[in-house]
Amino acid sequence: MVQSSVLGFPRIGVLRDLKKANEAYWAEKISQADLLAEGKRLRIAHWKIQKDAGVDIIPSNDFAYYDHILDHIQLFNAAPERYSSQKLDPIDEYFAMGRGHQKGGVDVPALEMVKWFDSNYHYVKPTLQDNQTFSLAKDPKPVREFLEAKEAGFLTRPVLVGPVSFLALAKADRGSSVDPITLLEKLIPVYVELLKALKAAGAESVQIDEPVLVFDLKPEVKAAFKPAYEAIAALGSAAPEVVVATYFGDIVHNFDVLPAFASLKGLHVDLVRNPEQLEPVLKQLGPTQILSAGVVDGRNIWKNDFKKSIDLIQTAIAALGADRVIVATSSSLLHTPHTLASEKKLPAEVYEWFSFASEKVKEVAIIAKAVTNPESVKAELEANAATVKARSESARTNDPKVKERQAQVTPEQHIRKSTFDSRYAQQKTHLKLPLFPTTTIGSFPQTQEIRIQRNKFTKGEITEEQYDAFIRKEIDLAVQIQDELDLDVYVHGEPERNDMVQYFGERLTGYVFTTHAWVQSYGSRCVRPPIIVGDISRPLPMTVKESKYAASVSKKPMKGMLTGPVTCLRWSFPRNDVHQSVQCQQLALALRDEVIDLEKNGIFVIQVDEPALREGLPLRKGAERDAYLEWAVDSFKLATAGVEDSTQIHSHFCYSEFQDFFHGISAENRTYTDIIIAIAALDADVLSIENSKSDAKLLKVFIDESYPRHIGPGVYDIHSPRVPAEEEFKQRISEMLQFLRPGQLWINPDCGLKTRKWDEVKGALTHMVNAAKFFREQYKDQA
Ligand code: MET
Ligand SMILES: [Zn+2]
Repeated sequence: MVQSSVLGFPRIGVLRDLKKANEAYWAEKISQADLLAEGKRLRIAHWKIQKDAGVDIIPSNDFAYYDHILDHIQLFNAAPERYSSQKLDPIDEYFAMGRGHQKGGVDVPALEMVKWFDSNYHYVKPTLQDNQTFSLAKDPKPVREFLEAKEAGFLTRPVLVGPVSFLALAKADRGSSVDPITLLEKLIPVYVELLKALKAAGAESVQIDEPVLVFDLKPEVKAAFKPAYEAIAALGSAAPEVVVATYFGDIVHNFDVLPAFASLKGLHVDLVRNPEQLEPVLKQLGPTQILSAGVVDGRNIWKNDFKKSIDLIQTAIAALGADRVIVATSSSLLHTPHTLASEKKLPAEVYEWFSFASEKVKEVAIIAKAVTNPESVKAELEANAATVKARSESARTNDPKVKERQAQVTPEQHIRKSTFDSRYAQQKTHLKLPLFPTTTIGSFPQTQEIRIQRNKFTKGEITEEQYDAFIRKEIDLAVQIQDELDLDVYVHGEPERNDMVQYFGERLTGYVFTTHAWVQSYGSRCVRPPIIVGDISRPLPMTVKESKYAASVSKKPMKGMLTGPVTCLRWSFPRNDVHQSVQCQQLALALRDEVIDLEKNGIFVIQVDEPALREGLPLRKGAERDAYLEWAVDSFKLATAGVEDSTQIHSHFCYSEFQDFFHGISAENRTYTDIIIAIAALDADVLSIENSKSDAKLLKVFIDESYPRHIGPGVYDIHSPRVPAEEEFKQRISEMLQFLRPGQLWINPDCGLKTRKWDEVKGALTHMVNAAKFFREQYKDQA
């Protein structure tokens, strides 16, 4: 019989319950026991949803309070000494690594957090030492949660991140130079001990994720699979059966690694992203190995096309037999919202097109039944075929006017009037900027009061005039605080924006919105991506009102703030019926009109944020990556190149997009050179990039690529409540000056400040501005 399986379930709960619990715990409003009880309640609820849906193989240890890689750091006792020496309670040490800790005389910044493959989820990067040791934590979490499930009546399959991926995704700590993969030998015994403990607890099988198999790996990493998995296989029946899971790409180029898994139970591959890998993968499996076929998309919200999935599963069954095939989600469902059932406001037509995590788990179960006994799910199959057909024929998806405008786009529309040097000369006179100009990235704290007023406005409890007046008051406050801080380029603070993508989506055609479809982005931070269902256009200006008002009350240049086309695309759930480049160009045209309107209304510094540009980069070098970079860069240029030379275009990138710490990836495949070349090609006058947790020497790539324009590498970690001292800012700036020219350096935080509190922001920015002034004085001859 064909079984069904889920690789992981979202953790946050129906109403972002986990976010609320975490934040209440951090604010000391609930006890540790309360937090742990809430975690348990969520885990049990999620197992039950899957069991009720008829899923055969249900995961455990997919839950994490903050991040699952961070869980593994603690599981292997691999916390850097600056955390472990604080003697914090384990859960507090855990959160200290995730978000920094500044309390009770302890002051440690967070570990670095970076994007998980090409997704908008962020993991905490294992940060390892030259003399790193590993051991199994007391009361290991995978065992504890397996037993918890068992006690509640669920026999689960624990999920572990594999040893090779753990190390390949790690980096050496500042001051260490170890290549993490060389630590494998020390790590293997910990997995051996853990697997034995899981077996002893009653686990029959485990899922070991080795997602790095979708990359082009450097030889040392490839070679690591053999010793790692031979040690695991040698455990025989002392360990649970092992299924190695890969996702977000194909693994065909790494087939030479597969012999390392020969004695394991089987392999999971992503057939949503790469259905064409099915045939070659089938040929690679050993005579008794199983295939876990990922046919239900863990990364998007579209209803599964059962017919397509069933065809793939039938092909696998024909080759292996029904007992050796498992119907699975393509990846963990972490990247999808909890349940469609919460959506009461979607148009009925499109509601039918979607499937969130709680519906996807039913889909895997239905597909498994469909290949075993189609009669038993006849009604479901018919209904599915009808919706798939209805969506493809819906008028909602197609706007001929948008298509017409796209057909008329010219190459000239992508190019600014003059080169950077001559533009900059005009901007300098126009904007009167000092050396080391200080600015922020756009948002200021989204206070409780802002949320309350927005809510009231959405519910119709206050009028538009009242809401606008409130927003103007918030802008006044932001301007006044920037006056006090003495920043050089102001922002209006984005109080009117619920979210940097949703806000724009709500002002464009082609989008629909959910009310509860939250997805975890990092830690307790969740996003609610809007959904692109049809062709996109801009009926009216989107940001002019607020920016114009802000400029009118400000004595310094006011930066207009837009979310770039690639980010609007990537942080929405995109259509799966039209190529992403087409959707992106539609967004670019809408933003182009907005940029020009801002300029017409007296905004002469315009920042177009593209934090998702790096995340969207196809994971392997080659034609797909080149094509992506071309259309992504073109979209940005199409959006921004319509302005005068004297208008300064900024762009912003966060989450360490530039520097590729992936020690596991072969040098030729490192992404930073590609991305730097692409960033240079954007032709933005000023870039701000997240950098506060990275080693400044990585900025050397800008020298290597002789980057001519201006850059503000972030000096303030906005993910952490910590307020860095002035000395710390000076230290960062002087490190940067080893790699960047004083005349090209801007001083700014890593990213927007919406998640911070005002007192933190004021404290940190005061120190930041003072540090900038210190260097301005030192370098005054070069002004
Ligand atoms: C994730 S990038 C965020 C940029 C945006 N302008 C902000 O300041 O919030
Ligand atoms: Zn950012």
